[in-house]
Amino acid sequence: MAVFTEVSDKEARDLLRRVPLGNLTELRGIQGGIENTNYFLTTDQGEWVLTLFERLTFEQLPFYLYLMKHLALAGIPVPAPQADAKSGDILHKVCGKPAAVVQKLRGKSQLQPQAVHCAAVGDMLARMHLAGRDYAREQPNLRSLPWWNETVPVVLPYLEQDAADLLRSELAFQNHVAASPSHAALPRGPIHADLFRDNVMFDGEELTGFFDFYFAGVDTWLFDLAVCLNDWCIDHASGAHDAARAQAMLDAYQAVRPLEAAERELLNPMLRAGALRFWVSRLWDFYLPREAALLQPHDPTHFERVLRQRVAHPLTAIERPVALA
Ligand SMILES: Nc1ncnc2c1ncn2[C@@H]1O[C@H](COP(=O)(O)OP(=O)(O)O)[C@@H](O)[C@H]1O
Ligand SMILES: N[C@@H](CCOP(=O)(O)O)C(=O)O
Repeated sequence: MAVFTEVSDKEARDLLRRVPLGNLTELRGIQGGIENTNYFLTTDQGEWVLTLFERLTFEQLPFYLYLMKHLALAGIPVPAPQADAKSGDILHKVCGKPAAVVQKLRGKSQLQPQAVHCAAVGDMLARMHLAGRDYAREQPNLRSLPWWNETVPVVLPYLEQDAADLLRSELAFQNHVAASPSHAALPRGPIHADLFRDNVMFDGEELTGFFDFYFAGVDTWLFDLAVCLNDWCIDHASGAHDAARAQAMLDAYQAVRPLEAAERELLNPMLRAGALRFWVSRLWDFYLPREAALLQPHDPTHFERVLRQRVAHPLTAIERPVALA
């Protein structure tokens, strides 16, 4: 359970005086998640999620919270942040930390997705990308190439030789890709950047919401799609891609927004970039952990396996423009 900061009932009641969502009936720390402190906050009027941000600052947070509000207003199922009744602010302070209260989504995470779930994610991801086009705030993806370049040297000393070699060579490859004209041509906008199985809710086959936008940033849409393919459309034990699920996600995405030529060209390098990004962050969390009540760092070797699979088995069969085939 990732509760880095303990919130008392009194602190929750103080918050509910500013953000009037009813009288507190229960405050429960949430199991799962590794970045922030999360509580289910139940009142006599409904259920909410209270998040205290452990890494993100008061300056960075408006980008994420207003993006969620923007997407929710555009009809994308994203939990809307709730406002202070007096000031209208959606960014609050709890226990001295930046905090937000958002709607609790119905349903649960689909941890063993079938093609139908992957298609629903692909469809909604493309809609979300299009809905983000007129979002005015700017913030880069803080876990992109500059962060990999900074963090890889920090984690390299902990690795065995063959893993260290792979990490170094993949980083060099990604620097090369990022400098290419094709990369410069990729369409960009606000992306979720961490849309794993545990950050989407389903009620049966109905997608009820995307949440946990706190790695979002302006980056290439293709990177967002690659992150999803690497999590939703693989066999988790081996890291190998699952052709049927990948095709379902790509088809559904392209039915809303067909990939451009540069995106089809860079799909495989971007799948590798998506694997590298999470390998590096998991290594960082694993070897340089923060204090938490009961923190379970994710397994870094999973993304080492995914990366090896991506390097060895490019997705040539689904690089074609599926919607035009
Ligand atoms: N808006 C929400 N609606 C319902 N459940 C949520 C919501 N936000 C978070 N949760 C629950 O809290 C858990 C941890 O949240 P998450 O945002 O993934 O944490 P972290 O930011 O630490 O990774 C999720 O797996 C989910 O069960
Ligand atoms: N999804 C990332 C880590 C971020 O955790 P989340 O609970 O916010 O998704 C990973 O799997 O490494």
